[in-house]
Amino acid sequence: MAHRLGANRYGKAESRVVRIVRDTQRHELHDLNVSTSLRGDFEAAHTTGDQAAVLPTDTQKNTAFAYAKLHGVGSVEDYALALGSRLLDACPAAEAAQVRVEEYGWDRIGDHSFVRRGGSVRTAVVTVGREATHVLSGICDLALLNTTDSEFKGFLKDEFTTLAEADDRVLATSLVARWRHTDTDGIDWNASHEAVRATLLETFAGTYSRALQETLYAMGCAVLDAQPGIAEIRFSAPNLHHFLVDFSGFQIDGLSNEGEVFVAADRPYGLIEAQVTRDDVPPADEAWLAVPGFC
Ligand SMILES: O=c1[nH]c(=O)c2[nH]c(=O)[nH]c2[nH]1
Repeated sequence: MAHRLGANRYGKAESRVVRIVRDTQRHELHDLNVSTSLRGDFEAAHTTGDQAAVLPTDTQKNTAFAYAKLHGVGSVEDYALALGSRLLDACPAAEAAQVRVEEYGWDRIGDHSFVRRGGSVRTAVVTVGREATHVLSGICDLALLNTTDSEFKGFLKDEFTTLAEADDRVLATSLVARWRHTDTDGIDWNASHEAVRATLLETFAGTYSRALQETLYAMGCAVLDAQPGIAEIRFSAPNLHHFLVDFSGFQIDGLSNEGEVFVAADRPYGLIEAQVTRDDVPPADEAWLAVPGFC
């Protein structure tokens, strides 16, 4: 039976390109999901195995990261136009290069601190018992990112440790937090929740971090300090790693990466969980029975 190759295209999907502009104290952040695809005469790659015309998907991905630096991301349209033109130039067999970009919006909460736009969800778990009633208020999917003022060093090392000490890294998390109220009467729940959220953001932005553990503890202490009616707060915080992209192998003079272009890894992630409690309030394990996981 005769066969022939029909429609085809190929590229690299979903490169998580994070571009930080740090020319001044007030950093800018662009958080992109970039997919590239080439179509054209790639018949031989399929039918004879000859890859001479194929610009590797790995190169397409590298170009996406390099263009975040070389061209910048003033707008995703401009960036995609520049990247698409480059890919078409670099691959003579291509008839067209398609670049798809999704940009995740972040709102500024400080010079180098951001909260993901529109993402977070407010939660409540109420347990009405015969002896006592408990209210856990909370928030989840609260994505926060600091472009600087975060280090991680001085950690325990063994034969399997390869992690380099970091003096200046991106710190990002998608926070789950729940906090328990001591009382349930006469509370303005909306105002209380808004105030906790504001304290969490302000403390994340304002704390120099030597580890996500230290940042969480600072956030917990700040909430308990600000609201005497809160007995304890628990956090579950993925450490969403951002790896500096290594431009040193590219044959382009002077292309440096001074903390400007990162790949955002979705997994694996560190998972940092902690509880901060007020000394003088008894625990209430029954309040947490319905809550799966750490919080
Ligand atoms: O803030 C951090 N805490 C850790 O425990 C840890 N472990 C790691 O590899 N990176 C980090 N970062």
